[in-house]
Amino acid sequence: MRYLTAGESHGKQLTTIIEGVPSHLPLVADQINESLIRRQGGHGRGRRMQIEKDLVEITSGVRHGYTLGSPISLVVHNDDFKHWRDIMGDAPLADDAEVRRTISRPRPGHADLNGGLKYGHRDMRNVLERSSARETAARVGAGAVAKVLLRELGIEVAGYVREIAGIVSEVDETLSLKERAAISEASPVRTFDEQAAGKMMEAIDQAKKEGDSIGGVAEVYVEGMPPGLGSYVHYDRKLDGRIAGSVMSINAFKGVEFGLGFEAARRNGSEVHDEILWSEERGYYRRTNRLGGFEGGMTTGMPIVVKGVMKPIPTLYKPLQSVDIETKEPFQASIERSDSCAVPAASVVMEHIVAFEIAKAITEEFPSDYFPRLKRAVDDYRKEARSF
Ligand SMILES: Cc1cc2nc3c(=O)[nH]c(=O)nc-3n(C[C@H](O)[C@H](O)[C@H](O)COP(=O)(O)O)c2cc1C
Ligand SMILES: C=C(O[C@@H]1CC(C(=O)O)=C[C@@H](OP(=O)(O)O)[C@H]1O)C(=O)O
Repeated sequence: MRYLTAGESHGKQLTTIIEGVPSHLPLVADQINESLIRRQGGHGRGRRMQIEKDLVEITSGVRHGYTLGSPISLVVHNDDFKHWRDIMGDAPLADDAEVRRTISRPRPGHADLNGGLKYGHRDMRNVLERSSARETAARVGAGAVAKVLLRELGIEVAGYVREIAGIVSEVDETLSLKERAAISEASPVRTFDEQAAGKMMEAIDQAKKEGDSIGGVAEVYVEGMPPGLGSYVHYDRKLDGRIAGSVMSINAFKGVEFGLGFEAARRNGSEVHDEILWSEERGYYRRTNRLGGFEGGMTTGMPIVVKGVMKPIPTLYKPLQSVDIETKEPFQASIERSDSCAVPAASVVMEHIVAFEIAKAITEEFPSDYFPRLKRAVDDYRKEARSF
């Protein structure tokens, strides 16, 4: 499976094309809409989210509620486009046109300056329109399709918030995925500990009041993984590596950890590795899951636990210094609207991005043209793994 997205933040629409989804997988737009709506929420989002109501149109690859095995294309319209029609239209402009307002002032922390230089865009709107995290709506669309496939195979994926601005929300490690998903879904900051959630919201409000922004840590938990997915034989087949790369590709993500992650550096081996047990009922399993479900680039069959670090939102009401590329004069970057914290939304994005990588690995490792055949192969393999 692979996918591409197209679309500018304030352009007409976002488009996603997904290739390699097996045929005969039941799929309806509402399953994707549920994910899109979840991505829009969370305390700390800016005014743009009040304008958009993300709903998908499936424009190919699905017929009568089932996938065809042909490319699936998804479209999400930008409701804000009606306010940007003149600025974002595709028709050539007259040299003296009113709307030829160019952006010559790069915002620190954004793609503006590097992207402008790279593509020769002296109007940096041509960069920011595509580098915007609006694109994550298109990626969540692809991940939502992956989640449908995984669910049919007994694999569930949940994303939630573990930390905002240094406030950590502890998670009871015995909670099942269903419990994690239900509790975080009910929280305005998508987390567990109500007390921590209250403090997180205060921190977000405070940052907003001060014209500042804050970041945090999202976690994704995957249950029902067959063991041995991924491979140790080549660097680019290690599934933890692939997941880490795709998490790092989310806008504003600056680090990834599996299980104990960086804490492993501070512990002895006996406090890091997960002892192997076997029972008739479970097959092989681990006493602990400190390595977050991976050994040798392959799944152990224990839940995957992966964290991603999101930096604070770069556009600030409090001005940051930058340089106008036309005059080379310094200026103080200021803005009209922005999110002050998007970690809750980003946890939903991360959930879908991890889901896509897992679905992709499964469709590479098992026959994947026809969904019932894929399911039979995965079920057989699970049986084999139990008694190996
Ligand atoms: C869900 C989500 C929402 C975001 N919202 C904003 C925003 O409102 N304002 C902003 O400046 N950056 C926002 N960002 C982050 C920027 O898109 C990102 O920092 C920028 O494109 C530069 O990329 P980099 O941080 O990965 O280097 C958001 C990111 C995500 C994942
Ligand atoms: C539109 C979304 O997020 C946007 C991501 C974003 C950025 O710079 O990344 C900037 C903001 O957009 P605008 O400049 O239009 O207010 C966010 O609202 C979205 O998540 O759907």
